Amino acid sequence: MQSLGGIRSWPATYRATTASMTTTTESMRKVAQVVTVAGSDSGAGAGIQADIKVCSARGVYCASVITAVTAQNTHGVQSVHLLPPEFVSEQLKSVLSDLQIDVVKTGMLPSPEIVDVLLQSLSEYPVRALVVDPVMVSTSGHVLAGSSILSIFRERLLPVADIITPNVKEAAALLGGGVRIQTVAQMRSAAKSLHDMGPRFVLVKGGDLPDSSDSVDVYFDGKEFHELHSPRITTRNTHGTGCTLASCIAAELAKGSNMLSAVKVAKRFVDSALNYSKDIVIGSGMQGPFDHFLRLKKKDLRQSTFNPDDLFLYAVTDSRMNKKWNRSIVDAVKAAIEGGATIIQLREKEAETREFLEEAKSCVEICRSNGVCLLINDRVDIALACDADGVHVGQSDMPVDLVRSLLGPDKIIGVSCKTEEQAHQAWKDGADYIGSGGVFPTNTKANNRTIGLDGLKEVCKASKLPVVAIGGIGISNAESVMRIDEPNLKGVAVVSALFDQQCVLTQAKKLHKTLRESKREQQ
Ligand SMILES: Nc1ncnc2c1ncn2[C@@H]1O[C@H](COP(=O)(O)OP(=O)(O)O)[C@@H](O)[C@H]1O
Ligand SMILES: Cc1ncc(COP(=O)(O)O)c(N)n1
Ligand SMILES: [Mg+2]
Repeated sequence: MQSLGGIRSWPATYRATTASMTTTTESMRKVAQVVTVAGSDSGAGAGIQADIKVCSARGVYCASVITAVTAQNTHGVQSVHLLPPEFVSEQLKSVLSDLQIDVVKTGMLPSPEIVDVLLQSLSEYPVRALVVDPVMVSTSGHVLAGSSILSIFRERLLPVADIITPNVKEAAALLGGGVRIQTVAQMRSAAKSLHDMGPRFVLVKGGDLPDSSDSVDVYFDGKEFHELHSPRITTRNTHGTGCTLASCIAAELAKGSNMLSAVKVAKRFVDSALNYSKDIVIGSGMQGPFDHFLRLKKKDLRQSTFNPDDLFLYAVTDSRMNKKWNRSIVDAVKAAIEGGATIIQLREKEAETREFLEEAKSCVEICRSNGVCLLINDRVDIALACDADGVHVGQSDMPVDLVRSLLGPDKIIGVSCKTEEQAHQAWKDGADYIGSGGVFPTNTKANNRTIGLDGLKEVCKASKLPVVAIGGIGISNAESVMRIDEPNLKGVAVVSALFDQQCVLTQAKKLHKTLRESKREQQ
C-alpha cells in the first residue's frame, strides 16, 4: 500500500480543491481542519465528543464521521451499535469532498469493512496526515473493536498512518504473539516493532503502565526514541485521555506543526486538562470525563448577569489613599461593601503585579461572598488571573473590543467617556456601562478635564448604555448629580469620598443614605 503523502507534502488534489473554491477571496481565511472518524460516546468523555472538544479548544475546526454509536457513561459501555459501512462511506464522502480537511484522525474503527471504506476514501481524497488511535478496549474493559480488525490494521492501515498512538494493551494486541508490555523498556521495544509495520511515527502511551509514578509515553521516529514524562495525576477523571491525546496531535499537525512538537503539545494539553479536572464530579462511576476547556469550575452564575442597578454606589479604590490611612485594599473593600457599596473597582495604578494579584484574589472572594461584582481598572491580565467580574478601561487604555475578545462574553466591561462620540463607540465595541466625568474638579486624577453636570447630561442622552457619574462626587453634591434626572444615570462612582476618610464604613453608609433619599425624591 502506497503512502497517502503524509505531512511532508501538500497533495496536488488538495491544492486543486482549495483553488477551485468559487467563493474564496483574498479576505477569506482558510482555517485548520480535522475530521475525526470515530465512535460516539453518549457520556461525551471520549470518542467523537472528546475529539470535537479538543480541536475546538486548540482552535481547529473538527468534522465528524461516526462509525458506531455507544451507550456509555462513567460506569462503562452498556451497548454498541455499528453503523453500516456504506453509511460511514457516505459521511466520509460528504466531508472530504467539501471541507478542506488537513488531517484525518481515527478512533473506534469497529469492523474490517469500516476500515476498508476509510482506506478507499483516503485514496480518493488524500490529506496531509493520518493519525491512527487504534482504539480497541475502553478503559472500563469493554471491547470496542475486536480481533477481527487486527489483520487489516496491520496490513493496510498502519502502513499509511503518519502516527499511531496505541496504549500498552493495544500495542500488545497489534504485535500479537502474547507480547507483554509492563515496563518502559518493553514499551520501547514495542514501539520499534510497531514502526516496522509501516507507520512513520509511533507513540506508545503509558497511562495504564502498572507501578509507575510518572506517566510515560514512548515516541519513536524510526531512528530515535523520546520518553515523554509527566507526573501521574491521581484522579478518577481519565476517561477519554487517549482520544484527547490523538486529537490534539491531529489539531497541531493541521496547524502546521511537526510531529514531535505536536506530540509534546498534546501531552502537555492532556496533563493540564487532567490536573485542572482532577476533583470535578461528573457521573457516579469510576471513569469520569475531564474538562477540555478548563472552564467548568469557574462557572459562577453571578458572573453572567450584569445588573445596571449595581452601579448605584460604585466604590473605586486608590492605593495612595489606602497607604495614607494605613489600611489594606482588602480592609477598604470590606468596609465599603458593609457600608452599602454595590460594585467595587480596584484602581491600583502603582501596585506591584504579584502583590496586586494576591490582593485582587482576596477581594474577589470577599465580593463574591457578598454578591457584589468586582472590576479591575485597566489590568486585563490581573482580571483574568483573579477571575474578576470585569474590567474598567479609559480612553487611552486597551480598546474595548479587544478587551471583550480577551475576557469573553460574560465579563463586565466599563469605559470612561466624556463625549457623545465616545459613548457611541463604547456601545459599538461591546461595553456594558459608561463611566462619565469628571463631573466636578478632582485631584484623584491629574490633568483630567471636568465636563460638569451639562457634559454628563449630554453623555447620558447620547448613550444607549447605563451610565455612572464620576469625578469629585461626595455626600455634599451626590444629590445634585442624581437630580439631572436621566433614566440611564444609574449611580455615582466615588474614590476620595470613601477612601480618603478616617472611616470608610461610616462614609459609605452616609453616601448610600443620601443616594437612597435622592432616588426616593425622584420617584
Ligand atoms: N493519571 C494520569 N496522569 C497523567 N497523565 C496520564 C494519566 N493517565 C493517562 N495519562 C496520559 O494520557 C494519555 C493517554 O494515555 P492512556 O490512558 O494510556 O491512553 P488510553 O486512554 O488510550 O488508554 C497519555 O499521554 C498518558 O501519559
Ligand atoms: C466511542 C469511544 N471511543 C473511544 C473510547 C476510548 O476511550 P477510553 O480509553 O478513555 O475509554 C471510548 N470509551 N468510546
Ligand atoms: Mg486511558
